[in-house]
Formats: sequence, structure tokens, C-alpha cells
Amino acid sequence: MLVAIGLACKAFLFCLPVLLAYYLYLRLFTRAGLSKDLSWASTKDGTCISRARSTLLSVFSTRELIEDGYYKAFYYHRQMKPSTYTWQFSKNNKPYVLPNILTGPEVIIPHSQLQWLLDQPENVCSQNEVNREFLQADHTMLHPRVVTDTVHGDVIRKELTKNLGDYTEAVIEELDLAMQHAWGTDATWKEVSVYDTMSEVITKLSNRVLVGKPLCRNEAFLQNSGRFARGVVIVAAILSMIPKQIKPILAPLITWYDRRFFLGCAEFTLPIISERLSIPPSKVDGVVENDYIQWSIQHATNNNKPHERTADIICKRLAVISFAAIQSSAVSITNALFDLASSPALSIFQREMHDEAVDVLNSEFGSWTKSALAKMTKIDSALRESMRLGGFVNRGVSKKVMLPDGVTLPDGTHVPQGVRIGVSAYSIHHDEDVYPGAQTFDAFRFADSGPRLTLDNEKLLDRERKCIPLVRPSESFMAFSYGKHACPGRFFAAQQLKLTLAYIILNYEIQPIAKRPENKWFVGSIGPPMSEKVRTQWKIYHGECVADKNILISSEKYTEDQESSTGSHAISIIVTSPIYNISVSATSFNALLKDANDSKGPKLQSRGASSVTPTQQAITDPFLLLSP
Ligand code: HEM
Repeated sequence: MLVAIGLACKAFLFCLPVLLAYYLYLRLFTRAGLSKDLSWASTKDGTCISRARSTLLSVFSTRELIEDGYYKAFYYHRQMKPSTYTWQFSKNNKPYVLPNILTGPEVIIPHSQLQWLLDQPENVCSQNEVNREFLQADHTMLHPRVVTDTVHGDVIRKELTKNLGDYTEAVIEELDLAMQHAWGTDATWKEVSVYDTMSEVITKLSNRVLVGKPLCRNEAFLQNSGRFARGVVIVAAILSMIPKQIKPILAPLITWYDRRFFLGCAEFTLPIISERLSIPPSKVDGVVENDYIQWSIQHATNNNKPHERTADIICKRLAVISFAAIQSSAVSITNALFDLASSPALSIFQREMHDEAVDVLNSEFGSWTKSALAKMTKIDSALRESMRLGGFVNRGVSKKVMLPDGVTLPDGTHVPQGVRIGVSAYSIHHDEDVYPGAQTFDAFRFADSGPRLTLDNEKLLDRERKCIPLVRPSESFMAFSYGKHACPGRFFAAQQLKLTLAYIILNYEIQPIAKRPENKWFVGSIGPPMSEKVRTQWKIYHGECVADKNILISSEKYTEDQESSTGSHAISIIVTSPIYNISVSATSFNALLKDANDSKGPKLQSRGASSVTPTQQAITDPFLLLSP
């Protein structure tokens, strides 16, 4: 027996290099059954050597390949001005082949064929299959049913999005703690690692909604949750490079890196899920918890899916949702902060977003309601603009051909089974004809009096608010993909991102940086600057300007040592949390009240107790409206 095992191992080790060499040969030289008439990005003559070169370039230079495919001639003549490009391929309504060393060549179709692609049913061209391959879902997604039955998507669409309005205050509470922990409250400049701190903050916010308190504040759980989310993409990229013949053998070893973080999470989530499941289905409606665990249980019960009502599958789907939610939002807010910090218009952007947030909050009596967030159109636009410039994947819509005979594109090109067909979001997002000044971060492009983009304006516009909202995907904005498979979590993501950016704008100064650090491309994925830093400082507001601004005051966070009373209504007020939570000392507070009562100074309207005594406990009135 031992001899047989030894022989088998030797045979495997002997075959491995041969297999790898053959696999590399296929990866580099394959035409994947595509017609010789189809041009490949960055190949002059279409020979197998130039195709192999182009495939190798896909590792770190996919952006150049895409630009080449979209405009042609760009790659060879980088100094040429856009007006002198020779338009071919996408810009000239022709498909081209974009090589990809990990997943094989993809046919990139021109914008005019996008609708055709969206119309193809899953059994003809499948977007699920592309995701499955991209994430190596059969190995990384913990349970086969997570891949074959995307119930978690339904739970997001039906439960999470429906309940969003109920979470705004909870997310703000978490944000307050998380940001102050990550960026501090020192009134001196401090260097912070943007990606690391934003990952930490987004992990906390997402988990507040997905698993609730107290687990969302458990450091060990959070660490595992964040690491699992980061690990999936790394493990998937490694697995993509392994030949499918030996993947079943190596996958369990490679995925172990990430699986242990999942197990670290499960240690905390499994007992909670099991306890919740012990409540009979009939009582579920009476339970007060409102988080992903509860929605999953309810969804399984309502849809009569007993196999979805187990602790094991709920726990695994929860981990997968955390992955989808955390990494994408952390990357997006990181990019937005670098775009802002490196913009020559930083101070204008900061001031306008700040004023917008203050005005909206005042009009909503200091509550971060759903409608308050909807009114923050400049903050919304800054995020959409940043995602236009730098999403985390190049693809907008991408589907794999499923029919054995392949499919025929509207221009007559035949694409065989197994090949992917897609449109590049990156190309469209950077096209001057679609977005004038496309290379520039123009924070309020989608807000202001008239959105400055040329395609789709009419149908995308939110007429009431005169903006194009972040959550509205379109043919010209595919950061959340587009069509049936557009990201179902985008409403949740938009809520978190807007709250986080508004909080930062209200509470921190950001120092400008000379140059935007580059995003890093690895095949079709685009990573944000991971280790670069910005300098930030906690903002201090003084009474005079606060009084000018119609601000809401809450005395929840009383800090005696920060008192400074300087006269009738120029009271120095220190902000300790979101702008409307302002600490004043009892003495200052009473001076302010006295002013109001004497009608000399700013008016104070109380929405609670109308008088206070000069003790810390007495300042409990939740909100007071100060108007000049
Ligand atoms: C800024 C944040 C986010 C971005 C940029 C983003 C982007 C995307 C994109 C591009 C896709 C389509 C992938 C493809 O088919 O090619 C997608 C799918 C998906 N996203 Fe998001 N996402 C974000 C946040 C979230 C959040 C917060 C959740 C969960 C709460 C989520 C859950 C999902 C799910 C379940 C899918 C698969 C949908 C399907 O195939 O039908 N995403 N997302």
C-alpha cells in the first residue's frame, strides 16, 4: 500500500511540471476558438507570438490593453492627442479581444451592442458564471449552495434595502466610535493610512447592520471578518492560475489561508444563529432583532426553504455577504478620499460639501434620516464621480457563452462556448465623448444645476433633486455593473459611503496632497493605494461661526475642561462628535440660554427640556436649535 502511494506521489511530481508547462502554453497561445478576423488588443499582426506577448501584458498592463482596444493606436503612440487617434474597435463599433492570463481571452463588444448582451438569458450568456470563475466561488465561497442558489442576493434586495431607513442612526453611532478610534480627535495634524483605517471603519459599520451589537464591537470577530473579506480575492487570484486538473487537490490547501478567518468568525456567529433558530418559526415575527441573521431565518421560513434554515448555511452566507459588502465599500471610500485630497479644488469641494451637510441636517432637525441623506447631492456626486474614475473592476457587464454552438454578435461575429463577452466600464467611464474632462475628478459632475455628462442625461436625472444619484447604474455608469445583475447591495453601500464621507467632511480637515497615488492594476482588478497616507486633523468650531450657521446643539457629550465663555453669544464650542453633537460646559450653556431668554443673542429653541441647571447631569436636553 505504502509503495503504491509512494509511486503515485512520484508520478504526480513528475507530471506536475509537464502539466504546468502545457497549461502555460495554452494560457499564452490559445485563440480559444475565436475567429482569426477578430483583432486582439495590442497585437500588430495577430500572430501567436504577439498574442502571447499581449497575454503577458495583461498581468500588470490591462489598462493599456483596454485603451489600445478602445481607441487603437494609443498603445504604440502614447504621445498622440486623442483627436489624432485612429478610431477602431469599440469606438468604431467593432468588437476586439482583450487577453486575460487568469481567465482566458474575452471579447469586448462596442457600447452599441450592450443592450444585446443584457438581453441574453442566463442559459445563453451567463453573468453568474463569470462571477463564479472570477471569485473561484466553488472553492472560496464556503458552501456549494452559496454558488448555485444566490438567496443572499434576495435577502439583500428584499430585507436589507427595505430596512435601510431604520439603520441610519445606528450606523452614525458606530461611525462616531469607529472614526474617532481610527483618526482620533486631536486638533493637530496626524498622518493616517487611508485604506487601513477605512477598512476598519467599514468593517465596523457593515457588521453593525449585518450582526448588530454587541458582536459588531468585538475586536476578535472584526479582525477575522475583515481578514476573510480581504483574503477571498487573493485566494481567488492564486486559484485562477492553477490548472483545473490539479485544482481539487491544491484548492483545500490554498483556501485554508482564508478559511481559518471564516472559522474565526463562525466561532462567534454560529452560537447566535443556533440560538435564534431555536425559536419556533411561528414566533419569528415577534422577535425584535433586525439584522442579516434574522432576515435569513425569516426569508427561509417565508419561502419554505428548510435547507436554508440551518446555522451552517446562514453562517456561511453571512461571511460571503460581509466579503461583498466590506471590501468594495472600503476600496470605494479610500479612492474617494485620495481623489479629494489630490484635487486642486479640495478646499472648494470640502467647503461646499460641508455647507450642504450642515444645511440639510438643520432642515432635518439634526437627524440623519433617509431623506436627509437623499438631499446630500454633492456628497453623493463626489462618490459617484470617484467610482467613475476608479472602480475596482474593469468590467461593466461580462457574461460567459453557455450554448454549445456559441453565439453570434449583432455584427455577425461568432463567439464559441466558454468565452466571455463583455463591455469595459473603464473605457466608457474615461471616454471624453461621454464625460467631458473625463480624466479630471470633477466632484459635483452629477449634481449642481446640470450634470456635466453627455449620455443618458434625461433618463438618469432625479428631477426633484437635480442630480444623478450614486445608486443609479446606467450604460455610462457601471461601477455597480448594470442590468439584472447590478449590485443589489448598492443602496446599503451608498448609505455607508455617504454617511462616512459626510462625517469626515464635517469633523476633519484633510491636507491636500500633491499627486494622486496610482491605483494598481492586476489583470482586470484595480486596487486602491494600499499603504499611502493623508494628513488629517479634527475640526474645532468656534461659537461665532457656529452661531452664523444655524446649528443644532446636543449636549449629550459634556466636557467640562473644554469650556470657554467669551461674551454674549460668541461662546466657544468644541465639537466632539458629528457636528450637531456639541459639548458646552454648563456655564457656557447657561450663558447661551440666558442670551436667548434676553433675546439679545442667538435664539435657542428647545426640543425637550426647556431649562438647565449648571450641573453636568442637567445638560440632558437632546437637541436645541440655535438660530441667529
Ligand atoms: C461601493 C460598494 C460596492 C460596489 C462598487 C459593488 C460592486 C458590485 C459589482 C460591480 C457587482 C457585479 C459583479 C458582476 O456581476 O460582474 C456586484 C455584485 C454584487 N454585490 Fe456589490 N458592490 C458594492 C457593495 C455591495 C454591498 C454592500 C453588498 C451587500 C450588502 C453587495 C452585494 C453584492 C452581491 C450579492 C452581488 C452579486 C449580485 C448578482 O450576481 O446578482 N455589494 N457588486
